[in-house]
Amino acid sequence: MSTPTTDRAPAWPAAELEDRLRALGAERYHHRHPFNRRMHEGGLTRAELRRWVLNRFHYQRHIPVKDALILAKLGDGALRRSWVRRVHDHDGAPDGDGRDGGIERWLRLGEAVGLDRAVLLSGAGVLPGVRLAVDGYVNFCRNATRLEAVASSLTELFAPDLMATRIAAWEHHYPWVEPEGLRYFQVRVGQGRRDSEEALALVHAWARTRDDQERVLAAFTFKCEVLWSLLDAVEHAGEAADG
Ligand SMILES: O=C(O)c1cc(C(=O)O)c2c(n1)C(=O)C(=O)c1cc(C(=O)O)[nH]c1-2
Repeated sequence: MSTPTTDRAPAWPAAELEDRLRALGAERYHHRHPFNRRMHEGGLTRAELRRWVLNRFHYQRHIPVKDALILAKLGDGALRRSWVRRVHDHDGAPDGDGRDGGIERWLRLGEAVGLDRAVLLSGAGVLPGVRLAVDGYVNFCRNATRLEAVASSLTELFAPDLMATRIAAWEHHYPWVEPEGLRYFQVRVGQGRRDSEEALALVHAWARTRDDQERVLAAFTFKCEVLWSLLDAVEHAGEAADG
């Protein structure tokens, strides 16, 4: 007796998977979170903006950690050579001292809003909900398949537009932030476009069945929830959290 195939839905065409990702993002990406909306409208206090920068640093410093975990899942030298670029983008070029990396630019963003880099580096003031959200993302990338781990980075399809909105909003509403602080976002717009295109091409190449494609959407949804939870924690912390 042959195995029935009719109970398995056929894979969507690549364009449909992409449409579904974009529809999910339009609904669930953190550009719609009330904290981000308030940020863009100019409604954040200085203390709230600082709280966001400090807590997002916890996310930033774990990005190269989760990318190293993904790297270990890639069985192919060419893929690893390409993916390792993400670690360097954040930690700096391997032959340098880190000053050209995104982590350093985020530390300068901290200084631009009045936060000492030693405070950011110490981890003091990171909210419990932010720790859990970031742990959730790192552990997801540790335990998931390479397809799911790479798919979870696809929120970056939406990050460049959000960062462009953020840059304009900060220049307009928060002129007290030293302009040098915006450098992280200015550099990241191009990196995010390149990284999300690369990840999308890998996802299309690896997601051959409908099951795979459903896992891609689930991984993407999970990552939207990580980003959403992080902002929930920042939004609801209250001024007592600001030290
Ligand atoms: O400021 C943002 O809204 C935002 C969002 C995201 C994202 O969508 O995951 C990332 C970043 N920034 C970012 O700076 C960054 O380096 C980054 C790496 C990744 C990832 O999942 O690999 N996402 C993001």
